[in-house]
Amino acid sequence: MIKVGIVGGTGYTGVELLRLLAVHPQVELTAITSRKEDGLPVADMFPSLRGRVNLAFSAPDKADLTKCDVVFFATPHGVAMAQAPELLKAGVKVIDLAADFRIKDASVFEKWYKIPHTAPELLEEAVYGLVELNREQIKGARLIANPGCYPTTMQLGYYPLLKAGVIDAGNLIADSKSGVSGAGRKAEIGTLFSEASDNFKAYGVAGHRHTPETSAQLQRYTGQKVGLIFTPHLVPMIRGMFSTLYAKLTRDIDNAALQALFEAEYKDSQFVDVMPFGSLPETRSTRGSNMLRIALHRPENGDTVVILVVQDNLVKGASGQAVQCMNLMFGLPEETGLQQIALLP
Ligand SMILES: NC(=O)C1=CN([C@@H]2O[C@H](COP(=O)(O)OP(=O)(O)OC[C@H]3O[C@@H](n4cnc5c(N)ncnc54)[C@H](OP(=O)(O)O)[C@@H]3O)[C@@H](O)[C@H]2O)C=CC1
Ligand SMILES: CC(=O)N[C@@H](CCC(=O)OP(=O)(O)O)C(=O)O
Repeated sequence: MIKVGIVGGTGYTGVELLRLLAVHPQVELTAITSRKEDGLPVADMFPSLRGRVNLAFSAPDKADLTKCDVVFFATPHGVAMAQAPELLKAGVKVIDLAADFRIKDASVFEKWYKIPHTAPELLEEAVYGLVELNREQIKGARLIANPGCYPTTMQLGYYPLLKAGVIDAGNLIADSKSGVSGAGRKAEIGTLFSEASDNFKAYGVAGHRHTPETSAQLQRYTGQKVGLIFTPHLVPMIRGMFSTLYAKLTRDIDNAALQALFEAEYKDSQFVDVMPFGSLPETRSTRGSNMLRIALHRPENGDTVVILVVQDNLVKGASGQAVQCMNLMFGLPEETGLQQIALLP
């Protein structure tokens, strides 16, 4: 059994990890931290876990995380970088759901996240945890930088077209929407019911930190200089993410050939569903599941391709993706514990 620790067990990605790992056949939950809820049984805070998780939260300084085989950090940016060096030294693998190790250049990280990077020596070793594009490296990793939720949709949506060299890499436009759980469980005015419900707004239009993460990764995989305009929106639902991606075709290619690029790329990736050309995916077809669905469109058969991508931000966009990485790091089938079908209605 893999002994698992979770730092940040009271947040949305933390409780999502608990939901997935409580029924994972190869996992023994060993430590779950909270600064505020030290000693509180986990199931008292989350009754959905009654009878499944018998641990209590412990304060981060009291939890002996070195007895774990792997520790997930479901914490704000900056927490994992402070603790990862010691854990790695003790032989514990680390999966960070925040952005501490996603951007290879510490100065770029510091510019966007506005905190100093305290473990830049680990940036080169850290493996970006987007399984579908990085599977082999993840298998041998000690330290995983789990991708951001929006970047997961943008990278998986654009990659097959960039790899084939059929779109203008310098002019990508991504119009994305996230459910409110994407902002986390902490109290903030913008996510109050009376602010976020019956309302719809863009944010981060002048620049969002997921733009450099996405561009850098796509450049890394394809060697092409990527120019990306990304506009996120907050949509009044709890879970779910919808990215509408636009790209200009630079070659004469028919729709069947476009579709074939995606089908070939993801044929061995069971958590990416390439829907029939022209399909209209809905976020609820992924709710609670680790599935990401993609559908291609070509308005009036012109030179613009539109890629629709949906996922659950808390599952494939965060905790499910992290468990997918853990499975590979411990030699398990990628899908172990991740077979949930989306909840309808
Ligand atoms: N929500 C989403 O859809 C996604 C989130 N992410 C990333 O995952 C991470 C977690 O997000 P989310 O679960 O939404 O966040 P939440 O705000 O819901 O939870 C944060 C958790 O971290 C704990 N925490 C906060 N500060 C510290 C600290 N200094 N030391 C130790 N623990 C701390 C909190 O618990 P306590 O205060 O009790 O200690 C809480 O359990 C973030 O980095 C986020 O960017 C990535 C992709 C998608
Ligand atoms: C709706 C909402 O607010 N979403 C968050 C992104 C989600 C996320 O957690 O991404 P990181 O791990 O990179 O922080 C935001 O735009 O800041």
